[in-house]
Amino acid sequence: MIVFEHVDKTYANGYKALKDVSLSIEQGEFVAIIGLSGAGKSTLIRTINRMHDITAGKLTVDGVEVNSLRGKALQKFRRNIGMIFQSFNLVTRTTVIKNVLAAKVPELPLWRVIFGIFPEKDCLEALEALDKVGILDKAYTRVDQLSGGQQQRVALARTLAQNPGIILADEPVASLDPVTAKQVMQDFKRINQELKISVLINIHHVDLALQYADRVIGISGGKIVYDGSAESVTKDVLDEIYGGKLEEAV
Ligand SMILES: Nc1ncnc2c1ncn2[C@@H]1O[C@H](COP(=O)(O)OP(=O)(O)OP(=O)(O)O)[C@@H](O)[C@H]1O
Repeated sequence: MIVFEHVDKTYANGYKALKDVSLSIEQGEFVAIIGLSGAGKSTLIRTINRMHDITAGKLTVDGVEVNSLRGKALQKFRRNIGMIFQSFNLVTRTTVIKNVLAAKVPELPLWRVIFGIFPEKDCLEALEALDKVGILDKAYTRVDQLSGGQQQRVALARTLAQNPGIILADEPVASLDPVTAKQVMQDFKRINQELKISVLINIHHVDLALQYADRVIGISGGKIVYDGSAESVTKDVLDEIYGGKLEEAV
């Protein structure tokens, strides 16, 4: 369970990106975070794995206060949280399986990493993760020979190989065409439902957010202005989240 209690985030330049954020996310929820560019979506999800430190309030994950974590405890904590980026963050000049196995590196002795000799169990888990996202047949293909959608699935498989309890995804479908974006959203949904992994996605596509997420959190100017079910998102709610600018844009 992720709990924000009156959380603020002020960047070093004095900019207040999160203002008095309070919310809690149960294990296994699928949450879409929507809002204008600069609203604070990335900041919000990046505080959860402590890519950004909060500056006031309290943030706990499964009862652990995130800001109190240091060294090995922080590393271990982060192993439970997968992160997916818009740009996939893969090593494109090597194979899919090697990218997925990268998830296992923190647990391995240095000699295994240097020689690239992975335990059979890790190789099987990496192949299983690829199977879960439907690209097992690409295991030995170089990443730069894959489409954007396939690359995002490799990133998802790498995250799954980490056995996370939570997946944070920062604009995971922003650079994909509409058909591929839907397929990747379906992957997230399936993983969320079958493996009960909590999924938090920052997304600019309101239609996809409403179609795939169970819960929607709307942010405007660093404040939560909507937090409820996807079905209850009305035009008025969207006007509040987007300051009435959504209609102008379509
Ligand atoms: N390192 C930083 N230092 C100062 N200000 C920052 C920093 N990172 C982000 N900000 C500011 O904080 C605000 C929120 O940024 P954030 O990236 O969280 O927004 P976002 O909703 O994810 O936007 P986008 O949809 O464009 O990714 C923005 O005004 C941004 O300029």
